[in-house]
Amino acid sequence: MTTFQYLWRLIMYKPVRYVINAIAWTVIYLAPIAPGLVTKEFFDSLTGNAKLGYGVWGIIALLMAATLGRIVLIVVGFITDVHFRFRMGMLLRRNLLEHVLKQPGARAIPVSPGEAISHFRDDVDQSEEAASWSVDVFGMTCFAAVSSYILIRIDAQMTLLVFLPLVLVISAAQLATARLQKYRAASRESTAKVTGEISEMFGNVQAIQVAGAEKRVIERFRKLGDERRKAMIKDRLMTELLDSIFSNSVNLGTGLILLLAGQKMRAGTFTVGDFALFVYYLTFVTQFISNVGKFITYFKQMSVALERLTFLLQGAPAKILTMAKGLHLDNKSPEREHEHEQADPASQVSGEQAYSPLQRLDIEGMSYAYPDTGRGIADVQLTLERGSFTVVTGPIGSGKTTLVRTLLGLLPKDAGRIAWNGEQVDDPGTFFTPPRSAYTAQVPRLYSDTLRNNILLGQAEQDGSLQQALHAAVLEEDVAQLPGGLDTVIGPRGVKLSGGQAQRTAAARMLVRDAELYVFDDLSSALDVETEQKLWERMFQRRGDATCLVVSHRKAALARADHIIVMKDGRIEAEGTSAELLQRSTTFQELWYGDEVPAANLAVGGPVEAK
Ligand SMILES: Nc1ncnc2c1ncn2[C@@H]1O[C@H](COP(=O)(O)OP(=O)(O)OP(=O)(O)O)[C@@H](O)[C@H]1O
Repeated sequence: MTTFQYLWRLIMYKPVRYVINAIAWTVIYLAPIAPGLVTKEFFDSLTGNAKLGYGVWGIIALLMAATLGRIVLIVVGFITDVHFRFRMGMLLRRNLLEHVLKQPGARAIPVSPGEAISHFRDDVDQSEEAASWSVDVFGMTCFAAVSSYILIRIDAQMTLLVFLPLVLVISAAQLATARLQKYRAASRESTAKVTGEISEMFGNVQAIQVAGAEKRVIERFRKLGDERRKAMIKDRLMTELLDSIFSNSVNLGTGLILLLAGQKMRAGTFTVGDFALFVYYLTFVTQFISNVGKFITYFKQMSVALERLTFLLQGAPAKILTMAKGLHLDNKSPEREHEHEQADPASQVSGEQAYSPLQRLDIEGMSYAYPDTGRGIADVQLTLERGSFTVVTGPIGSGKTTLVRTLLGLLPKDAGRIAWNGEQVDDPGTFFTPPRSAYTAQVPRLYSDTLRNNILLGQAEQDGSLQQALHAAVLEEDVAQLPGGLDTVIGPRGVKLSGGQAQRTAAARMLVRDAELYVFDDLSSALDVETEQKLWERMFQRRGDATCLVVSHRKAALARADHIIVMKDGRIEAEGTSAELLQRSTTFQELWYGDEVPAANLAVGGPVEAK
């Protein structure tokens, strides 16, 4: 999409508002025509050249009326402009956010959250700016046309000298904008880096302190700040340079008019009123010239903004940004429209495919490679029967997390087929949600909010479901010890939870949602053996015939598994029960015996005898 198409599509989102805004601003820009003529009349009346006989007080009254009228028009103009701009910005942010939320969860944005925020804020503002200024250019061009007509009728030669600088300035600006665009891109890029760095620093305070890396981090931050300063200075300097070219060429024009007017007035072909009119209009012509230049600058900057916003779309067409969508600015929000659906769990299924209880889940030839490393998983075959407990294990980096994320649609599979009861799953990302499936990620994400809100995430609490989930996730004792119980605020702005507590909170979040398929990614990595034993025991008591897919290398989980998948280098290397794998898989043996948990702590039988 070209920048012009982008601008056009933004305008066409609310064409009526745009036209109203354009009319309002055209009238505002045309308004000085009248006081100009009145001023000319005033000075001509002083020298006895006046054609109309309003008298001085009549002329003063007209001037005041024109000024008041313009003030009212400007207020109206700002109201229409704000409404138009707001809707454009909202549409861009809305569409961008919708696209990001629809992306596979683990690859939603191609940059750090801080950088993404800078795209949402600055690039959208920049796009608004250019679209909004296009209205001014139209209004000012109308003023230029009408005023030139009036001035040419008075003196064509003088008029040419007023408008000549305009041509020069626009040509100069056109030549300089390529460079300006480059500087603008660099300054935006460096700002995004600084914002990204701030967000990463705030997110990793502990890691920085533990590594004693404060100085080095500050040094890096300073370096990024310096780079940003340099880029911003270049950008600013170029913008100001262009601005000064605009205004100085106009000053030159003013000087020429003064010289010429003096001669003509002596010759008697030019009245004092004509001179006043030329000087009066020149102020607005000055504005016109610099504003046209400004618009050209904004337009170029808009193309940088478009490029950066398109980058956030990760290959999706740029027209997604400007797709006409409702903004729900009235009181009836979409959530309220759907409120009544909350009662029926089947209607909460977000995937479009019909809901049917899981009997069998088949994964065939599933592959995914991370674009930047080329690593990931290849040709994974897996079947989960209803009520089964399957554990995916393997050395570090063997593809366990990638496997579950690709299955759940958090990463977009490159190849393969997923079938729920034999029926192909078209969009795993929307299909594998409660009540079909619930998931606990390896690194839990918690909000700065109460523990209760972190677990429920907006879901209504039903029939003690929260207490049951707390019990199953072995979290009830921790809750009792928190100062405000479930209403304790946790996260960066509240009580800091331990790694194990955070993991169990994430597990409770998953368990509070009834699901057919529970997926745990290395849930027990931060748990002590005793807590983990309890967790699996309770899980087994509670789950009924729910199906579990668990990533783990711990015996407590492996020993309970109906089926174990051993991953190595992104492929399934072996599979079977733990007893079978202990006989024939060296990778499994290494994992099993590498885990130095004393046998006494293992409450389950089975393959433990093999030790
Ligand atoms: N975001 C990413 N971008 C590029 N490569 C990645 C990314 N995440 C993982 N990888 C690579 O993909 C491979 C599989 O990683 P994955 O996280 O699935 O392994 P894992 O078995 O879950 O490891 P762990 O036991 O440490 O959790 C690894 O080689 C890893 O380096």
